[in-house]
Amino acid sequence: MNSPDNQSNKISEKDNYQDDLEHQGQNADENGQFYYQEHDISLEKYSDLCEEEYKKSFKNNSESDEDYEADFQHTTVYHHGENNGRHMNEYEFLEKLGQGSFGKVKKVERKYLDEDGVTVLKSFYAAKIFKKSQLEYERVFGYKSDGESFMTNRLHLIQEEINIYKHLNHPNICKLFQIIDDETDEKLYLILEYCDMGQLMIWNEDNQYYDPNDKLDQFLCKQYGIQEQDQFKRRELQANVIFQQIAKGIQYLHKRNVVNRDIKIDNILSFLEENGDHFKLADFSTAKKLTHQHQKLKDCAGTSGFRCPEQQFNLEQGYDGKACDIWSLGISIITYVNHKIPFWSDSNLQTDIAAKNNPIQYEKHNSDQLKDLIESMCKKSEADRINIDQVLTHPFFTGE
Ligand SMILES: Nc1ncnc2c1ncn2[C@@H]1O[C@H](COP(=O)(O)OP(=O)(O)OP(=O)(O)O)[C@@H](O)[C@H]1O
Repeated sequence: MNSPDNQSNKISEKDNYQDDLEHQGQNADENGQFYYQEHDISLEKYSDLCEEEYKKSFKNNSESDEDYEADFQHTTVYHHGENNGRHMNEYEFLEKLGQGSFGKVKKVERKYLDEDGVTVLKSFYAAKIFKKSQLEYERVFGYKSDGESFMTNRLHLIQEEINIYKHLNHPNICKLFQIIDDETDEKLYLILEYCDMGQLMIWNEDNQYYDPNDKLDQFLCKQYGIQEQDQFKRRELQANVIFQQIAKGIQYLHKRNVVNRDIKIDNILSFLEENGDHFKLADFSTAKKLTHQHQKLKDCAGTSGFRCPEQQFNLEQGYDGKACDIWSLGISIITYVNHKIPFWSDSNLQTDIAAKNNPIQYEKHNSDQLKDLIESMCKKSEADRINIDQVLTHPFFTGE
């Protein structure tokens, strides 16, 4: 997401205008002139296309369910003109939520018919949209489980990501509900759980700090009864709530031998609802399913500032993906509390070198419990780091 070494997440008017054109079903003819491609299809028709399968995915929502699989639609994608033309099947495209390196994310409203066949129900989702031709064109290295590299294209890697992501089903993981891939449509759509409060904190390019998300912080204090007046202690109490939830999501992944490899502040999204959990890990573009418990990974992944030293400097021998998630979670926690990344330099390389060689600099207000947690998660040697179960039973979280 809009992390320090990723693209800016700012959305220009122009972007939104171009997005609108794209979603109005406009295509360019050989003279570069736009023409409309409208389809007169009723709401019933769209709902019928996937209602049954879609509902299955909603029912299949429990944490213990091992068999979850997001709905895969190969059916025809219909762009249609109703309401300014921003519809695709039963979805209406609303505002742009963000821009990733390979695709954009838009809020969508899904309208569908209830079981009575009359009542129209509505709900919001986030749609991640990829341009297939562009991704197919981009040549990249893929890595087999033994570390051997092979030439492939970006689309293939995204399909691998989807193969892992579509089975993940946990309250602290932003859920993938549906994949829409029509051979005749130039785009691939991932329909995700919509996290209405967005990112945990917002990266400030000017001062290179993270700005707090004030609305979220107020909600947190109210919802979890945090009344601490001292702002530094309050921040740690908030971190306790957020990262306990995120650690549970990671525990779920690690139990299934899935590693994320890009855990950072920007990839934690929030969800303001009265009941249930409020924090979710998003973005599985670098996730890997390990073939066995101790498999070593050999490709470079992650974001400078949050990634562990071996993810950058020990690729030949390979690294432990679970231990690298623990490091990045530790860095995310201390970054949340102090608003700044502990290892930070002018270039990605210098930042990675600092992570390898330097101790973490704490602020004087950081508690001993917090420092102890971070030190045990961010040991320079991966073998010395605590695992995710030990993170969750650390006194910082249990309060013992
Ligand atoms: N499910 C969601 N609900 C609400 N907002 C979202 C959701 N998913 C993504 N976003 C917003 O869209 C932005 C871009 O997300 P995306 O995952 O594409 O970016 P990214 O992490 O930079 O991708 P990549 O790492 O592949 O470049 C995020 O920063 C976030 O603000």
